[in-house]
Amino acid sequence: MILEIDNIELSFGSRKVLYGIYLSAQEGKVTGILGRNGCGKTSLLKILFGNLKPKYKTIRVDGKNIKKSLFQSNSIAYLPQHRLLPKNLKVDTAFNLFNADWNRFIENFKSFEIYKKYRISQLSSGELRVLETYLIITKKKKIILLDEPFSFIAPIYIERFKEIINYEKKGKIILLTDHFYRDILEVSNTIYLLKDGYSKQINIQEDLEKEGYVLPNSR
Ligand SMILES: Nc1ncnc2c1ncn2[C@@H]1O[C@H](COP(=O)(O)OP(=O)(O)OP(=O)(O)O)[C@@H](O)[C@H]1O
Repeated sequence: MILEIDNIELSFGSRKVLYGIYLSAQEGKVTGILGRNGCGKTSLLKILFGNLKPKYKTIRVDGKNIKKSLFQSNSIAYLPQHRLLPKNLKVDTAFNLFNADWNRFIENFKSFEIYKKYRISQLSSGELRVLETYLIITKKKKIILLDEPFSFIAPIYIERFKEIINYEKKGKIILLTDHFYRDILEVSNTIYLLKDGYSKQINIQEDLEKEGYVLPNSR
């Protein structure tokens, strides 16, 4: 399965945010999206999911134009940049709702064992991010969108998530964005940089330096 998005025109008021976008994401692969603050990464993921309507867009799955929002097709899961789960929900109920395996989660995140009966509001922001990211990555959906999964979480958990992503990508299209660009470079098979409304495929870190996304010699 191949997911493609292009011909996007997204404006807020008189300001055009996205207009020269082409992105192709393949099943079994991880596609990373990088870019400075405000370049439109979250907007692009929302357009793909279907909860932000640009003036124009073309989304294709295996070359076929998709008219309905992808979320209506029930084949997509989306981790938003901000809170996903309601505050009053209990952690074990969240696992039931998402059909997620608590024991498998604990094998990866042992210290979370004590939180099974907690409410979402009782978790730290980083703990909540770990939980939400896990629930979305492991969903049995063809397309997984992750908006800043590594923000707020400890380096050891980022490493764990990179392993989980590598395992979960089989049979799935995973698209993710984050400012932890080294982690994105490491976990992604294909990288796009968003800049000035355009997307550009990046092959090596030097390209990020040429585009002014990172300083030279930041390796
Ligand atoms: N509802 C809105 N109304 C007006 N402007 C908006 C709205 N949503 C987003 N924008 C603007 O669109 C631009 C892109 O926003 P977006 O959230 O997609 O950026 P981003 O690349 O995800 O940024 P960050 O890395 O800081 O999260 C920003 O400049 C933002 O101010």
